Amino acid sequence: MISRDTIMVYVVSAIVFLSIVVYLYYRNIYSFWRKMGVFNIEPEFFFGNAKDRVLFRKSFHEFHRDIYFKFKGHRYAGFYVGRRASLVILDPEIIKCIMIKDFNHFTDRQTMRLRTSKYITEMLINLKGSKWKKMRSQLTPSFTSGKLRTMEHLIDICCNNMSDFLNDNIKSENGFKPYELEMKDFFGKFTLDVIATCAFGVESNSLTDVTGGFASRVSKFATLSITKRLSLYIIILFLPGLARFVPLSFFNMKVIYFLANVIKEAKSYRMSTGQKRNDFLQLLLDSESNPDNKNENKQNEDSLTEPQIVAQSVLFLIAGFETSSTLLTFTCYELAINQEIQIKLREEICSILDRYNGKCTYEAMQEMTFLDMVLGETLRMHPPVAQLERVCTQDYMIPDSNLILQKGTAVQIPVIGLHYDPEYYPDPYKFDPNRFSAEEKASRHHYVYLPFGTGPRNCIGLRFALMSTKRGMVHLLKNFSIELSNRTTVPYIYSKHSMFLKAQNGIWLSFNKLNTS
Ligand code: HEM
Repeated sequence: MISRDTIMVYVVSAIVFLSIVVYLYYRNIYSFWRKMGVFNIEPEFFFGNAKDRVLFRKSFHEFHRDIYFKFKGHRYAGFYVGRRASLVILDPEIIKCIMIKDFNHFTDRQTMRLRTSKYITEMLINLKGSKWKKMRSQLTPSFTSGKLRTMEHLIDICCNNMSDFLNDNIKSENGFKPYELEMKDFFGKFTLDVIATCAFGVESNSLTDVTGGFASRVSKFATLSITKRLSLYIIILFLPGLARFVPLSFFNMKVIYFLANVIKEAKSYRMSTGQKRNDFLQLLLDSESNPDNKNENKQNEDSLTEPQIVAQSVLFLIAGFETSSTLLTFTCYELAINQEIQIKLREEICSILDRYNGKCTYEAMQEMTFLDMVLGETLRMHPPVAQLERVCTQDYMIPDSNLILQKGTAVQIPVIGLHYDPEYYPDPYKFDPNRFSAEEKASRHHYVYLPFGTGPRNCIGLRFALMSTKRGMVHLLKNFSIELSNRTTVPYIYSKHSMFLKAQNGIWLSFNKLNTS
């Protein structure tokens, strides 16, 4: 019979032994960049360099901006998130090589190999190598200016609904009264309507729909229970190897299956009635229309399967919803603070619309160069995506250095840091659309402005996002003035709990009817 004391000795020895093993393991991992001769900040046990973020002490955006300035002065620097090592690239010339010139060494992003549905794994954003290349070239024709122009009228319906909603709420017995609302919620609904109509063929009016329709079901696509959230967090940070065995997803799968059904129903309706619609869904369905494609295994080389179509439509919602509504939110925020810029922008919009008989045609929109500048500056100061990622897919020597990156190493492009670097943007906290005049843009390094990423794997929805945002802004500015309200916090406080760019207490602004007499 083993005595209690002996058991205690075994247990304590085992704990000490395990602690030493874990300690040596982490010490070895955290010596990676030092051994490579790469500058890095001393990592902390378990957390690497990400303690402030993991413990929610800083927002995602502030965290990445601060890291950039700790590395400033180096062309690249080593970084650890938990156990994962990545190289942060600061030199715009190296960024250009990685994202464009030597893109064939960096075709992929780092994705978790979670055990999840095809609707997630088949999304363009998650594909790698030749599978990504094929899907990207199949989808690219849907995003040409010509194809997008056919969707303008669908977006205008959403813009009119938005104006009607504001008009109804601004009206009062004695004329008009300012209407105060939270921008992220407001523009989230508008953006959802735009994506619903263009990617799912669903005409929704989320601003007036309070009955639990499409919008309210779908807006919960990223809502996860605390247990699921925590499990994902632990796996990502400490046990990434476990990911492929655990049936977990970053998304609320109930919403994803609901969306898959919406698409299946729209498809069968269109097939039974022969009805076609000018939207993304039609473009995707057309590439499936060969009858041979019904059998997934016999499909034509260039056609899409049903899970692939669902995956891309859902991806357009996931990739477009948060980003586009954030851009609209912060554009209005900056215009409310900078009234003189708002007035100048409205003058541009109204004078151009006058020449086009009040019609928001494609050509009219092309002429609104100051609007482009305002959106450009908003995306500089408030980029929805704070950093870009690539994985080295073939060993690569960093230009003008002796550093060889091995296959599998992650690289990060610090978008938010570059956007706030006074070397490229003097007085970076000042909202100044003139930075985006043709001359200013030409005088700056091209790769220090990356709100949509760059190179062959940049944002495929860039044109669509700008087209819908610009049309939304034109409808708003020609009818309403945008003002700060009692509830606006300037400067806003970044939310520490969101992965996305969010203000802690929301962005509250007031809309008022313009005096057009
Ligand atoms: C203001 C709005 C938007 C911003 C700021 C934005 C930004 C970005 C960024 C930074 C990336 C990564 C690019 C890179 O790694 O180089 C990206 C990728 C992507 N975006 Fe957007 N996006 C926006 C709207 C949209 C919309 C409306 C859609 C769809 C209709 C969309 C679809 C995608 C897709 C599918 C990818 C992955 C591309 C690939 O892996 O090949 N985005 N976006």
